Amino acid sequence: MTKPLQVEKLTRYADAVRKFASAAQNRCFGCGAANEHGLHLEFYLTQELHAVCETTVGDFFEGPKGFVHGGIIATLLDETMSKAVRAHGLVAMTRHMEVDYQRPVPSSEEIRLEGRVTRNEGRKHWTEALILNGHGKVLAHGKGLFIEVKPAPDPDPVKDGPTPHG
Ligand SMILES: CCCCCCCCCCCCCCCC(=O)SCCNC(=O)CCNC(=O)[C@H](O)C(C)(C)COP(=O)(O)OP(=O)(O)OC[C@H]1O[C@@H](n2cnc3c(N)ncnc32)[C@H](O)[C@@H]1OP(=O)(O)O
Repeated sequence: MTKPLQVEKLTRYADAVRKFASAAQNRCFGCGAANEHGLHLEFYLTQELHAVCETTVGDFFEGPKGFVHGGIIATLLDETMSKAVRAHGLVAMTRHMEVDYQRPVPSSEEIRLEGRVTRNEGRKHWTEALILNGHGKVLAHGKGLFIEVKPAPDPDPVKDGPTPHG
């Protein structure tokens, strides 16, 4: 996937996208509201079940001065691909992923994450994700293989949300 998804800025697409559900006690480093040290990514789903997030990563997560650390870039892509998988009602974990670091990702500037499932075969689900800057330029591209797993029984699925992860 080298071309960004054809979705306008979320603020102009309020009716076309819905927010991704997340349990209040979710401690995921990427998307958990209950993790004070996390990235607090908030995802939306398009009608095509693509995952989209607009966010700004603070300088706390820098590698090179002014730019996001490469490990955090991989985290952003992984999180985006996992949300695209979840959007299809699947509970799956990352088995394999690769990252193409095309341009440095600036910290303290708005970026956009986009992810989607590209192929399915039994328990295996292939995905890809992009990080784009405010001008729509692709900065990083990830590909992933997610494998469906059976999650631990949820003590209260209504109260605790869709999965232990969110
Ligand atoms: C039980 C645990 C409960 C956990 C309850 C948590 C639930 C809530 C989940 C929410 C998740 C959010 C996700 C965020 C994203 C992360 O950050 S997830 C964290 C990072 N990922 C991990 O820690 C995963 C660690 N890996 C594992 O636990 C195991 O490898 C997995 C993923 C469960 C898969 O294990 P497995 O079921 O033994 O799978 P395995 O049979 O080896 O492979 C399955 C198939 O894939 C193929 N395959 C494997 N590798 C490759 C490859 N590189 N290329 C092509 N094919 C491959 C195999 O050949 C096999 O094919 P088939 O023979 O079925 O045709």
